[in-house]
Amino acid sequence: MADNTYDVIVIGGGAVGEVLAERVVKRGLSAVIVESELLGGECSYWACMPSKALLRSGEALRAAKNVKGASAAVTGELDAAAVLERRDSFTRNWDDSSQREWADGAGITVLKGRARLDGPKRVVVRLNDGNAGNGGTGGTGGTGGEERTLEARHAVAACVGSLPRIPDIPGLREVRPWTSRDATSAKEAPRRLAVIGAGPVGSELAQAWNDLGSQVTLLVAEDRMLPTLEPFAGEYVAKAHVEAGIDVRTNVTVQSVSRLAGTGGGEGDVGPLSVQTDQGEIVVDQILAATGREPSTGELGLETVGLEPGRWLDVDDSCRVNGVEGGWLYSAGDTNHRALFTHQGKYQARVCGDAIAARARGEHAAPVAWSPYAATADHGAVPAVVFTDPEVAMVGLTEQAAIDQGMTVRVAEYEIGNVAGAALYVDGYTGHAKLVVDQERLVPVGFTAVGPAAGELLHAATVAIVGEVPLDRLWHAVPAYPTVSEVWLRLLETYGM
Ligand SMILES: Cc1cc2nc3c(=O)[nH]c(=O)nc-3n(C[C@H](O)[C@H](O)[C@H](O)COP(=O)(O)OP(=O)(O)OC[C@H]3O[C@@H](n4cnc5c(N)ncnc54)[C@H](O)[C@@H]3O)c2cc1C
Ligand SMILES: NC(=O)c1ccc[n+]([C@@H]2O[C@H](COP(=O)([O-])OP(=O)(O)OC[C@H]3O[C@@H](n4cnc5c(N)ncnc54)[C@H](O)[C@@H]3O)[C@@H](O)[C@H]2O)c1
Repeated sequence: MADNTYDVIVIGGGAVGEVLAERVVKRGLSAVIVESELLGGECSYWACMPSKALLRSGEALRAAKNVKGASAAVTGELDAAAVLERRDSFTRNWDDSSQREWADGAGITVLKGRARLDGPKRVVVRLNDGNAGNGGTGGTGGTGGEERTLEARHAVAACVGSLPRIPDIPGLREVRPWTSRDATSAKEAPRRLAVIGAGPVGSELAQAWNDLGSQVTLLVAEDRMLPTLEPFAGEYVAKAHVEAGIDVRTNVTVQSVSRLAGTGGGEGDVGPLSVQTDQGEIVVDQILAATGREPSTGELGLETVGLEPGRWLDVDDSCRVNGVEGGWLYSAGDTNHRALFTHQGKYQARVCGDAIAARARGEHAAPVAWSPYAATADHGAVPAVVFTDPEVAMVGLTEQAAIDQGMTVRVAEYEIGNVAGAALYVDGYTGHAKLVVDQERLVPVGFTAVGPAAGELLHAATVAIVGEVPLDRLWHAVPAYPTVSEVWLRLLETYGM
């Protein structure tokens, strides 16, 4: 008879749930992860990893073509089949056995099944068919359809991620559009692809499938791509997308989607899709809804602990869910809607795991800003890279967001191509950087760069913003010559130093 009591029950074994479980086990607690699909979650199998694998080969090809001396050696085209094969190797063909081995080694029990809360500190799991748990420390075997009730001594952490949101456009659901899951796992390129939405998902995947041979139309509701970032970021990416052959349409409303008749070629003959917009009709073979995320808490049993199902979970800075008596429910990662990025969710998981372990020892572990028990960086120092070509890297606040928060700001902007390191890196480097400075404290609060490999400029900016490094000290952080990072010096000079 298995022991069904654990110190910590983690619901959802995505990247975030894994880190949380690992953290509490390292602090001496026992932990079980309940995962209904693949251990490793969205990032490993349908998001970060496959999307970046799809993008990387095209980027490498263009990089070589843009350096005189190397370009002459590049005579072929992108090998789409090899790119897809490489993508499959990163997802291990959607097999999570290595992750389960990792969990075993880390002393984490894994149960494969669907979990729901059933009152305080209690979780009911409907085991998957042929439950492929790791049988770890708690002894987990079990057969499909069977229900098992788990009890937590200290905490339950809901790390159930988020789901793709499909908007209420007439006909869209009926034609079963691609979501990010399909667009990261597809085995061949549709001839014509419409992408709705130009956030990170739409911007990256439009590029990936254009590289792989699809004729892509990107439908942007706003006046620019990447509308929540500094305006120049979306403008640079849109220009590159258009030059690469993508039809980027802005200020467009998608009115309806319907399937046209096939050619009468028998079973399996599906006709193309007609996408009606206020700028005319587009006929495509596939449509991707890259239209944001929604909570995946609808069937989590939140009503049994006094919370409303189907909502993002509201947490304090230690990722403890607000409004739950006894304070035993936590949530890290997409589910708390603080910052929907793998790295930031894993940061929350480290903070949350430490807070749970400290409280299990009887400590108060108050989420005081910048303490080990507070995910303070979520509030104004979240780094992110959009892996388009050119890349967009940003951390902290945009100029507008800083103004909206009541700050008095001054900005400095610089063309990255003017620094020697950038000119050497690629012929005709095109890129732009912007620093946002809080004039009261004279510290940087935001940084955005767009350009080839701009993502590698980001961590310096993150350190400066998290460290609230005053500009007169930042002045002494000398970038090595000739690196692209010299843009830092130029930004400070442009600012007036
Ligand atoms: C196309 C795409 C590209 C992205 N690229 C990047 C990127 O480059 N960098 C980056 O930082 N972020 C990226 N993101 C965002 C990133 O994927 C998410 O922020 C991250 O996956 C969130 O991790 P998580 O563990 O919170 O959730 P998930 O990875 O979604 O994990 C949640 C897990 O919970 C399981 N689950 C749900 N409900 C239950 C239940 N009731 N019982 C048992 N198990 C359950 C699910 O099966 C899932 O495995 C991308 C997102 C998309 C869509
Ligand atoms: N490189 C990365 O770090 C990376 C990559 C991909 C995704 N992500 C994360 O995944 C999450 C989801 O990304 P996303 O791009 O799907 O979401 P998003 O919310 O950033 O962008 C969705 C876009 O779809 C548009 N949209 C929504 N409904 C629409 C409609 N009916 N018609 C036309 N347009 C519509 C919105 O206006 C918005 O611009 C984000 O939070 C992001 O942080 C990160």
